[in-house]
Formats: sequence, C-alpha cells, structure tokens
Amino acid sequence: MTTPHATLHVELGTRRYPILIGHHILSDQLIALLQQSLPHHGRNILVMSNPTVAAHYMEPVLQALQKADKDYRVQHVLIPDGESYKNLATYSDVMDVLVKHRFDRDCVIIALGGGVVGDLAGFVAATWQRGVQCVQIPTTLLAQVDSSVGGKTAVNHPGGKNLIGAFHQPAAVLIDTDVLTTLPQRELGAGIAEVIKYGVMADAAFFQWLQKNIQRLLDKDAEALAYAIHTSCAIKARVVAADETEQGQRALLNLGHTFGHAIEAATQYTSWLHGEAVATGMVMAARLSCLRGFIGTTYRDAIIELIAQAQLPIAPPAAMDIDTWLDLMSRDKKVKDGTMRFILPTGPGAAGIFSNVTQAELTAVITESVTRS
Ligand SMILES: NC(=O)c1ccc[n+]([C@@H]2O[C@H](COP(=O)([O-])OP(=O)(O)OC[C@H]3O[C@@H](n4cnc5c(N)ncnc54)[C@H](O)[C@@H]3O)[C@@H](O)[C@H]2O)c1
Ligand SMILES: O=C(O)C(=O)C[C@@H](O)[C@H](O)[C@H](O)COP(=O)(O)O
Ligand SMILES: [Zn+2]
Repeated sequence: MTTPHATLHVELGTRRYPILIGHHILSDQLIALLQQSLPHHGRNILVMSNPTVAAHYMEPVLQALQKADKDYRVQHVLIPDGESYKNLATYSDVMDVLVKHRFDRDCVIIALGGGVVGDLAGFVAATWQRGVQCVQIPTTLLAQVDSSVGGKTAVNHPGGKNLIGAFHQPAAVLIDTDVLTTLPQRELGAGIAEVIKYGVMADAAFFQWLQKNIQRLLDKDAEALAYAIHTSCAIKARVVAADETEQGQRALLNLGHTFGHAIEAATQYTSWLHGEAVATGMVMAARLSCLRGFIGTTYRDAIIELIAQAQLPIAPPAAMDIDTWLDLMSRDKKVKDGTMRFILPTGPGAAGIFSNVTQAELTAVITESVTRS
C-alpha cells in the first residue's frame, strides 16, 4: 500500500482531523482513513461528485469501498458541473437522494471533487439530520489548498456568494496530488490564486518562493505542487485551529474575497472562476493598501506582478458600476454593524482587517484597477 508523504492535522481538540497528502493514495488510503478517523460510523456512504470528476475518479473510490472488510452500502450522486449549481436547488436534489435511500445519522458523506462539490457536500453533511460526518477528497488545486480544509460549507444565493451555509469540519481530508494531472490549466491557475493568497497574508518566505517557482506550478511540476499544497494546508490548518468560526484572524483568509465575491455575483457565477476573482480582488486589495500608505509601490507591484505571471486576471469587469460594487460588497459576511471590512496586505507576509474604508477610496481603487491593468 502506498503511504502518504505527509500528514498534517487541524488541531481542534476532540474534533482534530488529519490532512493526508501524497500521490497515488486515492484508493490506497481511503479505507484506512475511514477506519482511523471514523471507527464507529455506519455502513451508509454517499459519494458526491460531478460528471467530469466522476469520469476520472469515481471508479477507484467505489472499488476501494467495495473491497473493504466492512460491508458498506454505497450510493453516489452526481451534481451538475459548475459554480452556478452551488445553490439551494442542487442541495435539495441531494437531500432527496438521502431521503430516498433512508440514510441515517451514522452515514458518511464523501466529497469527491473541487470546491463546488466540497462546499455543497459539506453543507449537506452539516444539515442532514442536523449533522453527519464528511470526508473531503479534493480534486482541484484550489480544493486541495483551501476549500477542503477548515469546515466552511455553503451554497450561493443570487444576491451573494456563500450566503447560506454552516461551519462543519470534515472528519478527514485525503489529498492525492496525482489527480491534478487531469485538471485543466485554467482551473490550475484558479488554485494558484489561493496559493498566492497564503504567501501575501501569512508567509513572506513562501511569497518569495512563489516568485521563483511560479512557472513550475504552471507546468504542474509534481515536487513544486506538493510543496505548495503542503505549505498552504499548513497555514490554513494553523489559522483555522486558532479561530475556527472567524471571530478574528481567520478573516485574513478572506484576502481578495470582498472584491472577488462581488465580481463572481455580478457575473452570475458563470464567467469568472472563484480563484480568478480572488486574484483580481487581491490586486485591488494591494492597490487600496498602497493608497492608504500601508505598503509601498514596490511591494504592491510585486503582488500584481506575481498574479500576472500566474496568468491570472488583474482587472475587474469594466461594466461593473460603483453602485453594483457597493451593493454586492455590502452583503459580504465580514460586514459588521453595517460597516464593510477589508483585508489588506500590510507588509510582506502580513495582513490586517480594516473597517474605515471610504467610498472615495473604493471608487479610486476600482477606477485605478480598471484603467491601469
Ligand atoms: N470552503 C472554503 O473554505 C472555500 C475555499 C475556497 C474556495 N471555496 C469555493 O470553492 C469553489 C471553487 O472550487 P474549484 O476552483 O475547485 O472549482 P470547481 O469545484 O468548480 O472545479 C473546477 C472544475 O474542475 C473540474 N475538475 C475538478 N477536479 C478535476 C480533476 N482532477 N480533473 C479534471 N477536472 C477536474 C470540475 O469538474 C470543474 O469543472 C467556489 O465555490 C468557492 O467559493 C471554498
Ligand atoms: O476558509 C476561510 O476562512 C476562507 O475565507 C477561505 C476562502 O478562500 C473561501 O473562498 C471561503 O469560502 C470564503 O469565505 P466567505 O466566508 O467569505 O464565504
Ligand atoms: Zn476563496
């Protein structure tokens, strides 16, 4: 049996859980992981995926479950592919499957896919019979470095991103880096955006490593990807363990997201990938930070340059007017007492939360971002 080359943990007391990272571990490690992380779970397992991912990876997962000593009763459900299906209608369809097959409270939901499948499966697990166990098997870079870890589960609403959801930690995360071989290049880029986020908000040395190795990531160099995934998960695990429900520093993981989520909602969750919107959002956050004098132009431009080198967009849609921006950003979950809060870089590997941003500053940043990029 192949062994994972690294196991990290999210330290949450009795809800502590492992993140296994390795290659060729998708089917090899699944049963052991279930037995170790969920020794008392029942026979019912629902594997959630979508047609694209299932075509590549459903069979090995189902075969591993069939070969296990335990007599699993496995169902699988495929949700349509795409961010625009991360909604209450799809959630309801999955609930119908659980009702039909009489899933009980000891069941396990396995999320096999990117962040869309993972967020939806997590929300199903959080709410089915008031909460059942979930195992995340992320298959995009973005899901491997971010969405599978930390327990933020959600669906979108036309009026805003992830507006309906719950904090519900997985029992385990299984990251097989081999699955990235089939990931389209544009989706890889979207994942790199969240990787860059960690370097900007938390780790100056990692940011410098990214400046030197961005092309290796774009080329899917296995060693570089494994390093980026491990470093990203380690940062996320540490932040989540310190502030599980975003009372404080977890909000730093939202760098670029206030602007980014507005772009996604304004474009109906269709044309911009989440990671692309976050990339542009980070450019806008860097510009705002520079405008306020928190960072200088050299570091601002280094952030923008790295994002551009990763072939990610750096300009928001010109068609979004200021009223649309303000309306969408004012629905952000970081809004407190009606005041928007922004995560801004404050220096290499550091970021802060700021609530006193004026409309004039936002207008200036939006204009600058559309015209200078
Ligand atoms: N919960 C969190 O903390 C968190 C963090 C970051 C992002 N998110 C959410 O994650 C979502 C974005 O996730 P995503 O970028 O993974 O998008 P996605 O889930 O839509 O997957 C991207 C595309 O890649 C395909 N795909 C997935 N794995 C593949 C593989 N191995 N080979 C070939 N194709 C594959 C999918 O079918 C899809 O078409 C957004 O909804 C975002 O809000 C959540
Ligand atoms: O885990 C977190 O915390 C994050 O903010 C990670 C983000 O990358 C992710 O996109 C998250 O879903 C955004 O959270 P939201 O609370 O703004 O919906
Ligand atoms: Zn994100």
